[in-house]
Amino acid sequence: MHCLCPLRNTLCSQLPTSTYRMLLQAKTTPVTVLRRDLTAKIKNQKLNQNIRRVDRRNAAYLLRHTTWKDLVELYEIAKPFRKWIFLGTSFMVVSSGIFLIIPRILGKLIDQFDNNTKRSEEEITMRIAKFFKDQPMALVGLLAVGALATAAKVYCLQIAGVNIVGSLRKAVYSSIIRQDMTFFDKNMVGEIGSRHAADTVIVGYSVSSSLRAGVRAVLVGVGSVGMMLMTSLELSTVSFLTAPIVIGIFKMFGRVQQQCTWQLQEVAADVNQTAIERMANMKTVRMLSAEQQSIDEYCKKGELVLDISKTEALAKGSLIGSFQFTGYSAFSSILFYGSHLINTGHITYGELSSFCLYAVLAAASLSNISGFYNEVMKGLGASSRLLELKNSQPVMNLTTGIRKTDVQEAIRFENVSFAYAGRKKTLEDISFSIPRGKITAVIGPSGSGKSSIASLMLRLYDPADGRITVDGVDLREINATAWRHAIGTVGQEPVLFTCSIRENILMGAENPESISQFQLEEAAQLANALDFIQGFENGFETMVGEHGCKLSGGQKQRIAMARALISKPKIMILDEATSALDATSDYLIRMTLDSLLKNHNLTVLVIAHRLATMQQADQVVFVNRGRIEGQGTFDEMMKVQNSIVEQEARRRGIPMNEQMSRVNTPTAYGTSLKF
Ligand SMILES: Nc1ncnc2c1ncn2[C@@H]1O[C@H](COP(=O)(O)OP(=O)(O)OP(=O)(O)O)[C@@H](O)[C@H]1O
Repeated sequence: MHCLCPLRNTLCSQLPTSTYRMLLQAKTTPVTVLRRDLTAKIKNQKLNQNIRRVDRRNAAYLLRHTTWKDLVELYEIAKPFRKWIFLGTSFMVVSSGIFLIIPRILGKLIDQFDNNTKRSEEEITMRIAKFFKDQPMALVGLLAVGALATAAKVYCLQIAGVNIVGSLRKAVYSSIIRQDMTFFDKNMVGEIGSRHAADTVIVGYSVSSSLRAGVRAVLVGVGSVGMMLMTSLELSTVSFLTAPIVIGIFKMFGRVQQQCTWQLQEVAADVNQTAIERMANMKTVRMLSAEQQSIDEYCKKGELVLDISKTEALAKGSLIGSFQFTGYSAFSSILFYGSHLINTGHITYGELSSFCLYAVLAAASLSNISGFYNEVMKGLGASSRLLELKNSQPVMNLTTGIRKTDVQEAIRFENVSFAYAGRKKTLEDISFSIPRGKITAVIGPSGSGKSSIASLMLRLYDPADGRITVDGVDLREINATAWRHAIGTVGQEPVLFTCSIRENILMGAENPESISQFQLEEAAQLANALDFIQGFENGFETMVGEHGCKLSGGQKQRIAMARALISKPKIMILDEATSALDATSDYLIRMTLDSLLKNHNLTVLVIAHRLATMQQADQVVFVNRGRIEGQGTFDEMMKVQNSIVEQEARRRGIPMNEQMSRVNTPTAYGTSLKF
């Protein structure tokens, strides 16, 4: 206990007054109190309240501890690069061996120059020392070989590390991209992205640098301890007396530091998510004048990072300080006791010098091992999360099933019910058909479930009850990838990717390489986009900016339409696809669709808000609160007294006859029905 007093005083001076008082009054050991205090600090309420965590009940992407299975899996990922690992380890053995033998030889060299020392010429190291005494350049050569082996080791292990992390990153990204939509509903995309990026960097660092330094530290540590024992048993005993203290200190502060690291990873991911989201939606932030609010939110979370970092820094500082204190105490004892052993003739000057060098090597290795342990723990934690993502199996298999790329009769919703994860039912027992070669318009108030019907038809989700069939075949048995390729889709808010117009349009093609310039221009022409694309200086190579921010809403929608048409789909889903277009462009696209319908037997599901769209449709399905409340032709729907269509038209004071006569002219397409 006495030996801990200086340590206690040093540490107490760095702690908050309350903790200091606790330590002074404590009946328990200061070590226990300090650990309890630090652990409580990082678990405090503020932290838990402020981190926007992944919803643990629903999330598929959880923080968990590493298992043996993870280690085996990491080994499997590393296996293809075992050649590099083997080479690197071999170079490491060579370099560590050389640098381990050097202190012994140097010690013996000292004894070679000391005329008072009795020399045993039989000993191999003495003979080597004699050789180096005669050939000093050979010693330089040996050191150069050691340095070359170190360089080769770093190179090989670095290459292995980069490859392993690259494979892991690819596997995880492929898995994320293949997840069901439910996965993305449950998890925050920004957080997954940030974790994916941060975790791979941590694993990369662990695998390349930490593992290399750690293995070397273990090799050198074990080697130096062995050499210390060989050099002097008495001095070794004195040195090893400090071992329990070092282990105790490491256990105490190391654990706190590790907990802080975990917490920091969580908070940092959350801070990143907030920053990325705000920066990606800068226009909205400006419009809402939410700059200060965004900065405040960011700073509040940043403070949390600071809080935890302070605790981590305290633990780290205490760890290093304590190591330094014990290290210097042990070293002084070695020198004192060593001098005594020289005086009594038990060891030589050379042996004391070698022993001191080995003790320094052993201490440095111990310190590296502790760092290595922390880094590897961090890396394992990060890799377990990545492996969880990698192994997360989507319920929906994208590539198996019957290949269906067209409809012969009809797509049928048969008593379909559906709910998003954690929500009440969005659709309840709906049944209707979408006949081949016809336009089916789905109408209804906002939030009634229209887009959800489109999502189910695309098989982004599967129904909870009932089924959707294509010519009698359950959609669950159909190859999802082929089916989606057969459908041209233009969503409510067309999403463009940060690349050129050409790349955006080709994104819709099954085999982009096979698409000619003529086909590209044809699709753009059909979508009424060719003129404005050719008007740009770089034509199809024009970069659209992040999420298409360099284009107008209507231009984005027309490119999205060209993307939907590039594969000449037999089925189309238009979710208010023309809402951002002016009346003329809207009219032209409708005419295009009309001609496509006539010439190619297109089967269309359109989510309609405009009277013109409904009038163009062969049948109109009215959805309200997730149920179908009416279906028929447009005329039939208009005839139904008090139907939503009729009510709305009346509310706007639009005379029925006039409206019906105008709907097929460009000007009429500006008229929209908002529910
Ligand atoms: N990914 C989702 N996760 C959870 N709930 C969702 C999700 N998408 C939609 N919802 C909910 O499902 C309901 C139906 O939404 P949907 O988008 O199908 O309505 P909509 O009729 O297309 O509305 P609008 O006309 O406003 O686009 C809404 O209550 C909505 O909040």
